[in-house]
Order: sequence, then structure tokens, then C-alpha cells
Amino acid sequence: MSTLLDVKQLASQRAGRTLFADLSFSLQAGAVLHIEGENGAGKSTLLRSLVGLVELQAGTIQFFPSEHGLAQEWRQHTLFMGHKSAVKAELTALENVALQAQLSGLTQVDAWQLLETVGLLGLEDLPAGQLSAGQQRRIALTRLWYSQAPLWILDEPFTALDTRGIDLLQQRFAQHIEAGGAIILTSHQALTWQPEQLQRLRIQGGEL
Ligand SMILES: Nc1ncnc2c1ncn2[C@@H]1O[C@H](COP(=O)(O)OP(=O)(O)OP(=O)(O)O)[C@@H](O)[C@H]1O
Repeated sequence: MSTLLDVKQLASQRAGRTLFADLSFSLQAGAVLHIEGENGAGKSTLLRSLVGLVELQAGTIQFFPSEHGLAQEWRQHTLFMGHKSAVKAELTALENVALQAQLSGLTQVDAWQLLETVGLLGLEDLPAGQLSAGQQRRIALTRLWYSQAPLWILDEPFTALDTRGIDLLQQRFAQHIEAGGAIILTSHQALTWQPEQLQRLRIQGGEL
């Protein structure tokens, strides 16, 4: 089974406080890593550190260590989504979906189909700024339905989603790992779906 991510002895400090230290883990194809911890524990910092958005005090991160081709272009093969939905308030739902796809390098995406998939048909012409938080989240999440990246790193993907939205997202996660992908996610809520390879990591006041 191939390893998609291998991290060793990561350490991070913010404002003089150690968030985590000596943190090591690896992620195999088909695995889900659920990162837990209280508000301010350092979950987002860890995810942002993995993709190079926050500087670490120590440690090494190897993407796709057993696949040289993927490793060299790991950014192309890794999907990172931050905890904000990042939709453009003045663009319609449909325009947002199309724009996101374009920014991902896709020109031939069926934005209508994607809106239907995430349950937003009928709202396509409304400016995204007029949609609810959960509806905006659904727009942002359409990326997961065409992403070819094997590794997904998702900060609070369930935020603002209702029960059906959470179920829909977990179904998509299950497809992704069945296809040999892997997922790292943060969430304050327990998963209602139990993947076979579920790893849990709690960041707790600087201790693991
Ligand atoms: N840019 C920054 N500069 C200084 N400190 C920061 C910065 N961003 C975050 N922090 C601090 O780092 C700590 C960890 O923040 P982080 O956002 O990683 O927590 P979290 O576990 O994701 O929390 P939550 O569950 O509330 O989203 C917090 O104490 C926060 O105040």
C-alpha cells in the first residue's frame, strides 16, 4: 500500500506557546486522519503547516515518498481547503462553481451538474452573498467532485452543513478513499461514517 504523506517530528509555536511538538504520522492510501482538539489547539495551524502556509519550528514533511513523480509536483496532487468557504459574494452560485473549476485548471466542467449534486439547483442565479452559510459551503465543496488529487487536506469541511449535507460529503469521502485517495480533516464532530482505516489525532494543549 502506498504512503501519501510522511511527517516526522513536527513542532509549531505561536505567540511563544507550543501548539505541538515531536509530532509524527504517516498516511496510507485509503486512510482518513481525523484531527481533533479544542478551539485554539492548533488544528488549522497543523494543516496550514503541512501545505507550507505556516512556518514550522522543526520537522520534515514528505509528500508521496514512494512516488517520485508525484512527490516532485506534490502541490498539483494535493487539494487543500481552508475553513472559510471562499466564495465570491457578488458572483452567482453558478458563476462561483465555474470560476472555482477554472482556477483548478478545468475548462470543461458541468457547473449545472455540480450544483445539482450538492443540492443547489434552483439557486444558481442568486449572488452567493445572499445564500446561507451552508449553501455557500456546498458551493465551495463542489471542488471535491472533480478533484483528481489523491490527497485531500480539509479544514472543518462539515462546518455549516446540515445532516444531509454531512451525509453527502461523507459519501464523497468514501468514494475518494475507495479509489485509493487519502484524507486529512479537522472536525469538532465525530464522523458518522466509519472508514476502515480511520486514524485519530488529538492536539491537546501542546501535547498529543
Ligand atoms: N497568524 C497568527 N499569529 C499568531 N497566532 C496565531 C495566528 N493564527 C493562529 N494563531 C494562534 O495559534 C493557536 C492555534 O490556532 P488554530 O487556528 O490553529 O487553532 P484550531 O485548533 O484550528 O482552533 P479552532 O477549533 O478554533 O478552529 C491559537 O491560539 C491562535 O490564537
